[in-house]
Amino acid sequence: MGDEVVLLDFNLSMFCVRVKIALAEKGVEFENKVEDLVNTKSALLLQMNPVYKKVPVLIHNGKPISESLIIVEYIDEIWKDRAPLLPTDPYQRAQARFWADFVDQKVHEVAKRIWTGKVGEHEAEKKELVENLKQLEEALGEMPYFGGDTFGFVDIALIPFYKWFSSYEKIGNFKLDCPKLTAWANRCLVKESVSKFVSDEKDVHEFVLSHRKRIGVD
Ligand SMILES: N[C@@H](CCC(=O)N[C@@H](CS)C(=O)NCC(=O)O)C(=O)O
Repeated sequence: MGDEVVLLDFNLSMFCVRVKIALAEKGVEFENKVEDLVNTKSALLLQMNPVYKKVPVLIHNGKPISESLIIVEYIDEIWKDRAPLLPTDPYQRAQARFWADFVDQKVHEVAKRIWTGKVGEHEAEKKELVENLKQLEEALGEMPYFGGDTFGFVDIALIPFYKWFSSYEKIGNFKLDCPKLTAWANRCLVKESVSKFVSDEKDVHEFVLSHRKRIGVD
């Protein structure tokens, strides 16, 4: 019997995009159930992720897995015969997990304070975000991908956020000057698994503006 793979999804969620890219890299077909996060969460989401009540949730043969990076690791372990995402060497694996966590703590968390914050505030966060992207450029070094010669775990963790960079710039009224990351992103975007699922910058910005109205900062 084949695997039953269901994704509780929200199109503009960078965390959901990670999971879709990982599944595409592995060539795994899945059923997409799109959640209406703005209005009401489905009973299925509340049942499958009762702790955080967030997407993405991967439901594999009826069993739920939550948290995007944990899901991507799970996908890598289950479909381990193709397109490896994490390195096999324990030290390299630890490094990959370190940088993926850095993306969550030091890119997502810092950027979110900017794009959900009042215009003109968060000067410290803007400086920090620029610094943090520089750190990522240093980690990338001269490699084509964070995974080295092949696209992997850290690439999957970061690439969905790239499509949000221009919104961070517009809301924060500052510039993210990161030529190495731009070149890296362009390499990633050539891949069908990536281009098929990353969000459109215009849609992201529309969402950002409507979210800001909803939470009352604009
Ligand atoms: N750390 C989580 C973050 C997931 C997350 O924040 N999901 C958002 C969509 S981008 C969500 O479901 N939000 C609904 C809510 O917060 O109630 C992951 O990596 O999966």
